[in-house]
Amino acid sequence: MTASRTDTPGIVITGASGRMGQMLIKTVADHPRAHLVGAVERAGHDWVGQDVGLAMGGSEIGVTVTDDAAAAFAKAQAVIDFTSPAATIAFAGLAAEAGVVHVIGTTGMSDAEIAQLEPASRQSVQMRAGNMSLGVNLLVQLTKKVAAALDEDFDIEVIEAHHHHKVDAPSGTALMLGEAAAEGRGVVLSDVSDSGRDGITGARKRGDIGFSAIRGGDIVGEHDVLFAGQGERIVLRHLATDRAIFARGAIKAALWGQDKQPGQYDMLDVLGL
Ligand SMILES: NC(=O)C1=CN([C@@H]2O[C@H](COP(=O)(O)OP(=O)(O)OC[C@H]3O[C@@H](n4cnc5c(N)ncnc54)[C@H](OP(=O)(O)O)[C@@H]3O)[C@@H](O)[C@H]2O)C=CC1
Ligand SMILES: O=C(O)C1=N[C@H](C(=O)O)C[C@H](O)C1
Repeated sequence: MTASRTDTPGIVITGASGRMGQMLIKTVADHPRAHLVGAVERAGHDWVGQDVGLAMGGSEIGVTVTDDAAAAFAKAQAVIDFTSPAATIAFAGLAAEAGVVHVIGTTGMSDAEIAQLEPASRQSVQMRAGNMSLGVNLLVQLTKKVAAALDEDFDIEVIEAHHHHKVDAPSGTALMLGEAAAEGRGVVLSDVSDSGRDGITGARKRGDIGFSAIRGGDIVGEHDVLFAGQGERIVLRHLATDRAIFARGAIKAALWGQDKQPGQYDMLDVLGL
C-alpha cells in the first residue's frame, strides 16, 4: 500500500552511507518539491538507529536510519537506489509491493540481473539509468547521431575515468554510450564490443566498438567517445565534477514517475530527449 501523499513526494534513500547515498540525502533534504522520509542501510551497519543528518556529521534531519526497507518504502512515494546489483534486485521487489517509484542508479548489473528487475516493473514505475545527468544523456543522443553519420572508416572507442573505489568496468555510462554508438551504426553492441585489451591482441577489428577504463584518485566520472578516422578525430566528452548532477537527475526522475503507469523507463524518457 502506498502511503498517503503529502504536498511533496516522500523519498527513501537506500545505501544511505554511500557516496551517492549521502549526496542524495543532502539534495532531497534541500529540494523544494520533495522530502526525505527514510534512509536505509544494511542490517548491522553502525548508522542504523542514528539520525541520518548526525550520522553524516551534520545537523539532525529527523529521519532515523533503518535496516527495515519494507517499512521505510511503505511510508514513501519513491525510492532512490544507488547500491549494488544484489541489493537493487531485492529493493525492486519491495518497491513493487509498496507501489512506489523505484529510481535505480546502480551499475555493474549483468544481463541476467537486469532481467530479474522486470517482474517488479509490472507493479511499479522503474526508472533505471547508468547516468542520471542531463549532460550525459544529451551526449548519448549526440553519440547516436555522429555514429549514424559516419561509416566504419571511423573507429569508435569509449574511454572512461573514475575514482579508485569504483568496482565495475566499463562504467554504466560507457555502456550507455557504447549502446548509443551501436544503435546509430545499426549494429548490436555485444557483437562488436571490445574491452580489456591486453597482450598480443592482433590489429583492431574494423567495426568494433572499444572500451577503456581508467581508475584513480577522486575522479567523479569522465567519458569520451572517440571517432578516429584517417587524418582526423572527433571527440565527444562529458566531465562530471560534482555528484550533485546525478542526485538532481534522480530526484527529477522520482518526481516524473509519480503519474506514470508501471513499467520500465530510462532517463531519456524523463528528460524527453
Ligand atoms: N546512475 C548514475 O547516475 C550513477 C550511478 N552510480 C552507481 O551507484 C552505485 C553506488 O555508487 P557509490 O555511492 O559510489 O558506492 P558506495 O560504495 O559509496 O555506496 C554503496 C552503498 O550501497 C550499500 N549497499 C551495497 N550493497 C548493499 C546491500 N546488499 N544491502 C544494502 N545496502 C547495500 C553500501 O553499504 P555498505 O557500505 O554496507 O556495503 C553503501 O552504503 C554504483 O553502482 C555506481 O556505479 C554512481 C553515481 C552516479
Ligand atoms: O561509480 C561512480 O562513481 C559512477 N558511476 C556511474 C557509471 O558507472 O557510469 C555514473 C558516474 O560516471 C559515476
